[in-house]
Amino acid sequence: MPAAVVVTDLRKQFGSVVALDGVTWQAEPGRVTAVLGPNGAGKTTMVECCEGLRRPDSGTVRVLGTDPWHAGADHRARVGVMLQDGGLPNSARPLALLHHLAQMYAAPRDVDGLASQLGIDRFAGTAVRRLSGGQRQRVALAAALVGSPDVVFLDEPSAGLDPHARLDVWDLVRSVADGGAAVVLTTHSFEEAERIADEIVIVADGRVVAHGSREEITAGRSLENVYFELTRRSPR
Ligand SMILES: Nc1ncnc2c1ncn2[C@@H]1O[C@H](COP(=O)(O)OP(=O)(O)OP(=O)(O)O)[C@@H](O)[C@H]1O
Repeated sequence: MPAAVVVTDLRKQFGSVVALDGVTWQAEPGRVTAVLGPNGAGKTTMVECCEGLRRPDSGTVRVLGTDPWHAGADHRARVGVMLQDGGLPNSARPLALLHHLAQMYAAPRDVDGLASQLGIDRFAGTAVRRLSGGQRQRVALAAALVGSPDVVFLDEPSAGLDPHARLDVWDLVRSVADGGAAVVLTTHSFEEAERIADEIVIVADGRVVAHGSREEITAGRSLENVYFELTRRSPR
């Protein structure tokens, strides 16, 4: 099966800061790919290039065979995106918002089922501006998934969630991948990566320092140990 996301020799500089220094990796359908790396490593920049939100200086990105920077509405409908700040309209009410979004897709998920799976039914009618951070995050995740996308990009989907909500999110993410979608998520949680990732990409200083299946990367060791070894900072 062809890769759903193919990133080849991607480079991006902000002034004198080299955010991406020749990054290459792929994500496959039916697999959860976790991208890990220290703050400032380039994860968000890399994923934003995949989402078509940022234009790389050089290199190529293909998502479902398309360059996301030039992609049209048909392509965007097949790609689910959950941003760190949520990007939700403040006055919207969660359940109505999800039903509204669902109407825009050819084959949306069952909105009520999705809402109940993420516990959104418990604050379905509360305006987004009054929701807690974790509640907003659940709505943002549901919004990314409601269109039954073929590729999903999730920026730290379970950060700041309570333990029950984290399990709900992990179950849902797993089921989305088991349904055939390629799921790419950024995370700082080794527990999250060890529980749900099939593939691991470790980024440090704008470069990929490890990429492979979880088993290949860890080879019987803990992901945490492998990560620290590969991303150890040089003494200042
Ligand atoms: N719009 C921007 N303008 C200038 N510099 C930027 C911009 N966006 C990112 N950078 C820089 O690029 C580098 C990579 O940032 P990026 O946000 O991709 O890292 P990250 O791995 O996602 O970090 P975190 O784990 O903190 O979210 C950092 O040095 C950051 O300061």
